[in-house]
Amino acid sequence: MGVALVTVAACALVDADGRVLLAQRPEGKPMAGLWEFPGGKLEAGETPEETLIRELNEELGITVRQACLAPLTFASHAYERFHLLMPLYICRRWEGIVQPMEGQALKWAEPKRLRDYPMPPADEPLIPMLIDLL
Ligand SMILES: Nc1nc2c([nH]c(=O)n2[C@H]2C[C@H](O)[C@@H](COP(=O)(O)OP(=O)(O)OP(=O)(O)O)O2)c(=O)[nH]1
Repeated sequence: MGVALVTVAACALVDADGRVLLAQRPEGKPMAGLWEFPGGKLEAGETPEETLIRELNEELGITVRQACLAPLTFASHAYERFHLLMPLYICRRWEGIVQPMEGQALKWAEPKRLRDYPMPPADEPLIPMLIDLL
């Protein structure tokens, strides 16, 4: 019994002005239009850090070193079809320019403005933590 546990690694990229990068989920996917932290599902055999390094390169065109990924907090949320366990890392240093490699909308959001962006329900408890930290 029980539901599948899905592990998703996500990252709060923080720029020099303390703003956080959000990416809009594209049309056609579950929760389309909501704003999320870049990242994605772990593939077989991957560590969360490996997943993030891969996803940040695929989605944003940047190169992130493992040493620049610091664990911040996590989300644990019961969606109807699965239980999401999502470690959230913070990263302030990367190589390259952030670009929407998959055509997704991107926004650098001031922490105090994070609530203006509708996010998946799993993310909501993370917002106060980011506001406190940044
Ligand atoms: N990347 C990311 N995913 C999140 C966040 N919050 C949240 O609930 N999720 C969920 C949405 C998805 O169910 C899952 C991430 O999966 P994904 O983006 O790799 O895959 P997907 O559902 O878009 O589509 P697919 O690859 O299964 O086709 O985690 C977040 O802040 N960032």
